[in-house]
Amino acid sequence: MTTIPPEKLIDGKAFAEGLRKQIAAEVQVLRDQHGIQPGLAVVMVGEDPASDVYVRSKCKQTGECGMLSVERRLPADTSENELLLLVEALNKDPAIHGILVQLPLPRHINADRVLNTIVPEKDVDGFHPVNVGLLSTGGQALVPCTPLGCSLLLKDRLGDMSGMNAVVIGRSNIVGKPMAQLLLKENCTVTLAHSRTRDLPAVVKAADIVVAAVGIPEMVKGEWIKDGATVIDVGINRLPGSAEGKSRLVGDVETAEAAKHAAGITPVPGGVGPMTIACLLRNTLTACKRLHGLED
Ligand SMILES: Nc1nc(=O)c2c([nH]1)NC[C@@H]1CN(c3ccc(C(=O)N[C@@H](CCC(=O)O)C(=O)O)cc3)C=[N+]21
Repeated sequence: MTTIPPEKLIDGKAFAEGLRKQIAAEVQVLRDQHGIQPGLAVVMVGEDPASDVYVRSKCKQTGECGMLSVERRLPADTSENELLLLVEALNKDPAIHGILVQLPLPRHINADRVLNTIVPEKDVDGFHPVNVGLLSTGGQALVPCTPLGCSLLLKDRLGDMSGMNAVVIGRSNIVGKPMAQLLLKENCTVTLAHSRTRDLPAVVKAADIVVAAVGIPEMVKGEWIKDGATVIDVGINRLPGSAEGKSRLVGDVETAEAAKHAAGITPVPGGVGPMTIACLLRNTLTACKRLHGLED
């Protein structure tokens, strides 16, 4: 646990809880008025202890929201073809409205080919090129869960973001690029920084909004943060802890130091992580409504 003064804490865990309650209420309405139950399928290939925790918590929360949760675990030596056949079966399955294939996949499987096989309407991760394109042109996309969660936290905290300087650090397809698109949609002036950016401290110092998604523990220094800025820390880095072997989680930002300058900042854990899962449920609900021709 880090030391963020309560008035500066952007509590993703609490916000996600509220979001899940709202989703559960909407799921109830769908069931009562239309006899529809949203269904999410999570596909996991091979064993990975960290992914394991994540998948279990996803499945639990899906059930708690009143959705159908289907978990498909395949052995690590599953062929690409077998996985593609499973995805195609889920594409056709009327009880399934969202399909998530857990990343990373084993090296012998072409992840792009698998993700491109998911029908865009069920692509609750928002990774399919059709959804990527729709997001950038302003259409009805399914938006990647982590950036969507960050955007909801920012809107809740800041309201209108028009004209604000936002810097996103990290240019991944999963977080950085879609995050930049969402901030642009909110009328921010967006800088997408990365490992080749010159004088990152100066770029960050000019920003009203900082979203850190680099995957390097505490890479963003507290003293870089402009006074009054809002900081969203996407990093979830597991560090080997003390001699007792207890690991600890840290973000991509030096949280305690940054909190001295920031007006608001997310903690790790309890910040963006829980929002990612809540947004996955939200995307599943959205996909279900659209597949049934109901209004969003
Ligand atoms: N297709 C795909 N989509 C994903 O969205 C995806 C994925 N693959 N592969 C793995 C990563 C990782 N990820 C996390 C989400 C939430 C927490 C989370 O809720 N973390 C808690 C802490 C949990 C703990 O204590 O370990 C928190 O930040 O408070 C963690 C990790 C989604 N991923």
